[in-house]
Amino acid sequence: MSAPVHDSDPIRQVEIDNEQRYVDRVYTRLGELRRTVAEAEKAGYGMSRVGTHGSLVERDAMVFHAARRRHALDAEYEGLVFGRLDLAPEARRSDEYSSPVEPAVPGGEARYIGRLGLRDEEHESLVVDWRAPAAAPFYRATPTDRMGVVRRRTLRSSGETVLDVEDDLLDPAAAPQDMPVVGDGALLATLSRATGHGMRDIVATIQREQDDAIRSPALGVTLVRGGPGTGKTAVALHRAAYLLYADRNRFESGGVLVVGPSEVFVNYVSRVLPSLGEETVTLRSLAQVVEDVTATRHDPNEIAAVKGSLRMARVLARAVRDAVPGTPDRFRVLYRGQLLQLDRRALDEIRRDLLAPGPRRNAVRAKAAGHVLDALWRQSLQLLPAHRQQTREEFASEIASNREFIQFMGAWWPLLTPQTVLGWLTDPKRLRRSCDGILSRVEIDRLAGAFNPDGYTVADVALLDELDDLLGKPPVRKRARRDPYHVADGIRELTTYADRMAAARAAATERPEDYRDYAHVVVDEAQDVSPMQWRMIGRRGPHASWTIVGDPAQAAWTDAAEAARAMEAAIGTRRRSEYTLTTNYRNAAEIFDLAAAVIRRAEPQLELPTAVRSSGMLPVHHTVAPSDLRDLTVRAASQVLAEVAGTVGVITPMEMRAEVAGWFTGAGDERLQVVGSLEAKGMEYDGVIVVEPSAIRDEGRSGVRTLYVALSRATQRLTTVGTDASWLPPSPS
Ligand SMILES: Nc1ncnc2c1ncn2[C@@H]1O[C@H](COP(=O)(O)OP(=O)(O)OP(=O)(O)O)[C@@H](O)[C@H]1O
Repeated sequence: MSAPVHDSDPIRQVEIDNEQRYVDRVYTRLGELRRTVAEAEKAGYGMSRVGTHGSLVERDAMVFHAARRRHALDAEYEGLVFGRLDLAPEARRSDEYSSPVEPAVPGGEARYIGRLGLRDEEHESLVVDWRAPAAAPFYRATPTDRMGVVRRRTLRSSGETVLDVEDDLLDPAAAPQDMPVVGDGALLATLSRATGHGMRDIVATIQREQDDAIRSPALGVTLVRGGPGTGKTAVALHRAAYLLYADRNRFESGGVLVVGPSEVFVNYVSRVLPSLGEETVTLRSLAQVVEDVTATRHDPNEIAAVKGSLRMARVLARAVRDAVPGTPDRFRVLYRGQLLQLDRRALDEIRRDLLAPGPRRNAVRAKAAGHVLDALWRQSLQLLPAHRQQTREEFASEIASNREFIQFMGAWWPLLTPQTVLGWLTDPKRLRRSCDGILSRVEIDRLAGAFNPDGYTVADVALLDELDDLLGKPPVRKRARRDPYHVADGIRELTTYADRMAAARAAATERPEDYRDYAHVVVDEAQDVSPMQWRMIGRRGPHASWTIVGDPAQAAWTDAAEAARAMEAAIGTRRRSEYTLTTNYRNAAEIFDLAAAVIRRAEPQLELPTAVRSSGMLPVHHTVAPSDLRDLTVRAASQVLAEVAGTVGVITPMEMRAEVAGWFTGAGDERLQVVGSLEAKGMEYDGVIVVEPSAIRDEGRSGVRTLYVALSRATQRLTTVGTDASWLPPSPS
């Protein structure tokens, strides 16, 4: 945590002290409100003793609202108040958001902005929630479109202590002579701070083009594009928080799902929403979208390309129609002295007929039994004399309870899991049967041996989800709904506040297992979502509104047209709003210049963002003999660790990740992380060492884009270590 600013600048110190007094007042009020809400919660529980149905419903509502409010007040609000606007007199329309302090502009208004809205006992506005329309000028005002803002002030705090203030003077003509203006603006001050293990929220310094996307209409589809470091992920997460504020009923009860590229990434961003007071968002990596499936491995690029292709949907639909391996190839039963039997051809025909309209195999199990009974009954009519024949119903009820029939049905038409059917594709003959005419011979050969039921890959997850859909669900028994305030059998009353709060929150966000109807779906790094993954994500939001953020120039997916078709199918024809972010806030210009030169050489037509700050430190390159690669990488990493205060990433070709991680075993610096090239998507480090850049460039057809991603992860220092320099663009002479 940075130290407070010392009073070498007396005006600044006076301003910090003034703001501290205001912030103290806000925290005192927060304490009072916490106590009031806790009282309300207690009173709500008291009502349960009355015991009528009506009072219990009222109690539930009261406890729920009180617990939620208390949760909002209890969240660890690092920097609860982070902004102040001083507005000109003409901008003042009502006192609704005016803070009870002396305005810096006579006749104008001071308005404080923070992570949640608070009013004092007189109902005057102490803090305006950053998401409220009244806070918008804090993000949207510029010197050319001032929105009445004379001075915008950003407060930097640690806990309840104000450390520093940074001002932007937007309207010098309207500022009184004696109005203090300190600092050079908050954005640059923020960007030069060290990177921690988790991503920071940007709530105090959201820029106007980002704010446009964050506050885009809640319904329909919001598409956000932008190059590396333009804040797409930050925008996606702040938008999730904004939507929950704008229409909490809809988005909290329906749920908001945020999908990111990898587990490393999900861990990296997982602190942002809680820091904004939002804990109800479901955050998943592409490998975690399907309940109960864990995938840790990545397929090699050429296999992932086949597994991710839309054609796999047809392959799997065919696989699901195939016979169960080892299934009985005939069925015989003795009925009234007559042998009835169905041979393989008859059984295959029944299976094909049943699955012809669509292979909902598990859903039509009962129907399959009915078809077998039909066929047997028709046979009985042909073989038995008229006086021994029965009606279809009589026949069916007799045979259906026959043990052999039950056993046969269990083997011939078992309940199938997606895992079982994917496992069938380990059999080369079956694989060929399912793929013939859909995939090329080369592609089929690639898939042979590429399915391993003992360990799924990230690409397999979407295939399992596809199979789940194709298999359909057998009818389920309904479970009785739990009383949300009931924690243990026989105990009606909850015991502790912690229980009550947890139960109330769970009640608001309770989702059935494998929930598939989110009200909003946010997809980050959308350029890397394969067509099959789009189908998987699309199933989670059939009625959802969407926010999709990505950068085509960073795409690892080679068939962009196919991925675009799959995305269109997932989001449907909902109304779209499109935004482009143009400023790179992450990389020092010296670092981004190199990344940009690498991608421009391959794709000169791309529009790239502009990096806003320069560090004066050029990237360093080492080209070494293979035998020196290890030593030099380790040395480069320790040098960069010594130079930066924050995290350091070592980015390797996917194939070398385990080996390179081994080089650092026992190195014991928690700031260092080794990631494969594909796992580096979306990540950020203060210092980066890219190992074997040429090998990353050669990782499949989109390798140069993956290298562009790797080279654009560092905020301050970039070092490359490789055994050849062919990737390095010629330096401009
Ligand atoms: N308005 C802002 N104020 C302060 N920091 C910002 C702002 N916008 C972005 N940043 C910072 O810039 C960095 C990059 O942001 P982010 O990761 O969201 O970019 P991105 O567009 O998703 O990048 P990429 O496509 O390369 O993964 C982060 O550290 C983020 O906190």
